[in-house]
Amino acid sequence: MSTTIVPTEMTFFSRFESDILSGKKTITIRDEAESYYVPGTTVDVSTYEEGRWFCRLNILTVEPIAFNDLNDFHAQQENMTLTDLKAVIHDIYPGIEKLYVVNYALVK
Ligand SMILES: CC(=O)Nc1ccn([C@H]2C[C@H](O)[C@@H](CO)O2)c(=O)n1
Repeated sequence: MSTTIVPTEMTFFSRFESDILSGKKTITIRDEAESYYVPGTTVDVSTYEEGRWFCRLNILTVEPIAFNDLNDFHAQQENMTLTDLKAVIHDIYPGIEKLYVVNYALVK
């Protein structure tokens, strides 16, 4: 018998908090270690730096994406330019090609 662990928490760098709360940022791109969010579930969201809770998100979809396939639509959903998005991801996940787009909706 296998047990499936459903993640119930997610962290974001605090600089993204206002974009998430205003609905300007509707996806996050994570590596394999954070690819196990389950569509239809809800996660509590806190800042990575302080661990301060700031919202709940409903996970809509989790889809694999290669770094080289990131496009302007992903950037638009992150509320940044594609150049900035690639730089951010390269900083957080240096050298990682296999990534996951987590699409979410703010729980009101
Ligand atoms: C803080 C932490 O544990 N991990 C991350 C990873 C990514 N993000 C943000 C940065 C970009 O907006 C997207 C794409 O990775 O998600 C983040 O805030 N925290």
